[in-house]
Formats: sequence, structure tokens, C-alpha cells
Amino acid sequence: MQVEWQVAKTYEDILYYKAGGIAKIVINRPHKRNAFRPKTIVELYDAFCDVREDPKIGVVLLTGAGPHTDGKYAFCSGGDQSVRGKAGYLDETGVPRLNVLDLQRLIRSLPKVVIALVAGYAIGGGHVLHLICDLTIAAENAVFGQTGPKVGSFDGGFGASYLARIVGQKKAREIWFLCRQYSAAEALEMGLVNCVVPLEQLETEGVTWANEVLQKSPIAIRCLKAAFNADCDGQAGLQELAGNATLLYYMTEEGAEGKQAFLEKRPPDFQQYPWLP
Ligand SMILES: CC(C)(COP(=O)(O)OP(=O)(O)OC[C@H]1O[C@@H](n2cnc3c(N)ncnc32)[C@H](O)[C@@H]1OP(=O)(O)O)[C@@H](O)C(=O)NCCC(=O)NCCSC(=O)CCC(=O)c1ccccc1C(=O)O
Repeated sequence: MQVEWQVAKTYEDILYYKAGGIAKIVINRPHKRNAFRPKTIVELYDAFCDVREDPKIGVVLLTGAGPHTDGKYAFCSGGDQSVRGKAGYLDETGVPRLNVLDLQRLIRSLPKVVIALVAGYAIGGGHVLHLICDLTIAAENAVFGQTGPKVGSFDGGFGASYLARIVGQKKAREIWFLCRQYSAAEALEMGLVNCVVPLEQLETEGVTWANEVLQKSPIAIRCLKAAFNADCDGQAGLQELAGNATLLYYMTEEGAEGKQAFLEKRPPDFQQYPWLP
């Protein structure tokens, strides 16, 4: 399936396209195996905010540019260690940041479906990025793993607890404690990815999945995503789920009656609405 991607906005570290109801966001630092610096995250955050505000977009494909000149592919290799300072990753003004955590929360709470397309390495913070996406499609050359304890880092948030929800406690501890690398086939076996396809079919497969999602009810999908999140995300997850309930209530005549009565300075007439079983 050929897609006519249109550039949605120009950035330095990422590429951002749209076509139909699909957005494609590409981490574009192949010379660093698509490691992210604070600027990369600021740009990713901006693009995901644009997706959130665009009512035509229902699905995002998140991927990495490649191959690099050495022929190797990467989805993302995590935080750029060359700009790591004493208290985080240094931005252009020297302020230390761990702003990937903001991006993780934005992707998770985005009321649209995010699909990671992983070719090559999804390592360290890059592995956590694919993990928090709603779905992951891996190319046959994909390689997954955490490196934190090897490079003096760890993600005790979604990177630990959500990983354990997906692959189980024993496997999650193995992944973090041993810092091994896992093939696409092994990732499929442990439920870390949804499917594995030949490299040259990766984007086509992503577009096929996206188009299938786009045939479905937007409100049903956003409520389901919030419901899946609520199971793991404590009060923030409940807030997200309940926000959808409020959205739906606002869309009812009953909800509108309360507002209308206030504006017309009269008592609300809720008696016309049934107390359903
Ligand atoms: C990905 C590799 C396994 C690929 O190996 P290989 O194919 O042999 O390529 P290399 O020759 O190693 O790399 C090519 C080229 O890219 C540069 N590079 C690769 N990865 C990085 C990186 N992460 N940062 C900077 N530069 C990178 C590499 O230096 C080479 O450059 P040359 O100039 O050509 O030499 C392998 O590259 C690899 O293992 N990479 C490192 C993976 C890693 O450890 N990532 C960091 C993990 S920690 C993290 O991601 C922090 C996440 C985070 O922000 C966070 C989140 C929540 C809580 C806390 C934190 C926190 O900040 O700690």
C-alpha cells in the first residue's frame, strides 16, 4: 500500500508526516542509532501534541529513520549518552533533563492509537518508548533490550512495572538484571510485540493496521485505551477513564440540561430523565 505522506511540520531531530487519518513520526538521528537528546524529546512532544489536537488523525506510527550509512537500523537507542550530565541529559542551555518521562505520559494518555514500527535496535530508553506504545510491529531484524544497569541508569516507572505487566515478573527482571539483547522472534514469544514482518513490509503492515483501527469507533477506541491504562496507572489512569465518562455525559441531553438551566437562571429539570436499572 503506497502512502502519499505530506510533511506536517519541519524539525531538526524528527520527521513528521500525515496522510489520511494517519500520522507518522520518525526519530531522525541514525548516526546515533536514533538516540534522543532533550531537543529530540521536545520535538516529539510537540508533534504528539499536534496529533492530539488534530481531529482527523486517529493513529500514529512511531518509528526510527534508517538505515544508517553502515547499513544498520534502529528504532531508538535511548538517551544520548554523549549529552548526559550529572543530573540528566543536558539541553542546549545546559539544563539537565529527563524529559522523556513527559513524552511517555503523553503517548500513554493520547486518546488515539500509537503503533511502534521497530526496525533494528529498540534499546534502553528506546525500548521503553516502544513498550508504552499501544501496539508494536517488529521487523525481522529488530533487537530489543534494556541497558540501564550497564550504563548507570534505570527506568523504575513504566520501564519496570509496565514491562512486568506485559512479559511477567520473571522475564522483566531477567531483561533488566542481565541486559541481554532479544530477537524479534523472542520478543513475539514473550508478548512484547504484536507481530513480526519482513523489514521491507514494516511500514505497509503499520499502515494496514492503522487503517483497520480507523474503521472503528473513535470514542470506543479512546475509552478502551483509557480502560487499559486505568488498570495500571492508579489515580492518573482513573482520571483518564473518568474524563471520558464526563465527555460522554456532556454529550447527553441530560448533561446539557444542567448547563442550560444555569445559563437560563432556572432550576434544572432532571425529572424528564430516567433512573435506568
Ligand atoms: C544500540 C547499540 C546496541 C548498537 O550497537 P552497534 O550497532 O554496535 O552500534 P554502535 O557502534 O554502538 O553505535 C553507532 C554509533 O551510535 C552511537 N550511539 C549509539 N547509541 C547511543 C546512545 N544511546 N547515546 C549516544 N550515542 C549512541 C555510538 O556511540 C556510535 O557512534 P560513533 O560516533 O560511530 O562511535 C549500541 O549502540 C548501544 O548499546 N547503545 C547504547 C544504548 C544505551 O545504553 N542507551 C542508553 C540507556 S539509558 C536511557 O536510555 C535513559 C532513558 C531515560 O531518559 C530515563 C528514563 C526514565 C528514568 C531515567 C532515565 C535516565 O535518563 O536514566
